[in-house]
Amino acid sequence: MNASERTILELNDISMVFGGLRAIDSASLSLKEGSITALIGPNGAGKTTIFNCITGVYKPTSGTVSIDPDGSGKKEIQGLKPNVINQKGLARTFQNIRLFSNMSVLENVMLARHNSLKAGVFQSIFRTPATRLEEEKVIHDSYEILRKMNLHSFVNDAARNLPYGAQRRLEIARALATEPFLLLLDEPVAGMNPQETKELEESIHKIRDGEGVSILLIEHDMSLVMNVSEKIYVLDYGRMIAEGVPEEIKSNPEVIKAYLGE
Ligand SMILES: Nc1ncnc2c1ncn2[C@@H]1O[C@H](COP(=O)(O)OP(=O)(O)OP(=O)(O)O)[C@@H](O)[C@H]1O
Repeated sequence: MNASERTILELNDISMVFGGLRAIDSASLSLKEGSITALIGPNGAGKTTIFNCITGVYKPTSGTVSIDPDGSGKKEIQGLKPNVINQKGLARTFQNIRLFSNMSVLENVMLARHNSLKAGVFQSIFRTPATRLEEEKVIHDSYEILRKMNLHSFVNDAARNLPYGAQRRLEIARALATEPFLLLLDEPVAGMNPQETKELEESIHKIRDGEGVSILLIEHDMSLVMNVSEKIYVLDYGRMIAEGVPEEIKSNPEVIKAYLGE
């Protein structure tokens, strides 16, 4: 599936100030439906802060974050709580692995999936037939997600016993369990060996092509960025210094200077 022309996420002149530090300085960005986009830049450029502004960890000091998942019109989401933003269809992973390490792989995905459960407290306590049906569906859906992420052979293993690359894929599986229209991946291949990186590259394509989920990723591994991205944004000292297709970014003098001057 190729990217459509419809914009699903728009950052308009976002700034984020921490005390005296302007971590993000009037940055703008827009994502098309069905696209794979990368956000790159030297260490400390402000990439994770942008993710935090999109996903509700921070409320930007100024500027707007808007979404339009279904074409019904733009809605501003800046300042909403992370769980509310997740319910609106934005899911993310973090730089450091965040799993329930003593729980099984299946339980990790089921817990994330339960976020979208309709049953209330009453039904859960008294286990009505509707609750039981819903639980069966959660198990079924969780298996499906694990199969798609090539994790089905690990379902009953404790998350902590998985190889590193599989743990990172499990984090993505947990994010997918919330049925996002947009998945934000913060350095998904950091610390991976070449084989694990290759597998993750395949997963990224599968998620977009098979599930129709758009992807925004932060990544320092330039070969992955150039292989998967249709569009790249470059951040330096909180400012968006370039945007374009991989070929344009590779030969952009400002981008080369930002990296070499690091
Ligand atoms: N909560 C905070 N309080 C103060 N300063 C912060 C906070 N969060 C981030 N910063 C600062 O904002 C700047 C941007 O940090 P950020 O983590 O967004 O960069 P990054 O591009 O993701 O870096 P890296 O590639 O190293 O992960 C840095 O100078 C950082 O120290």
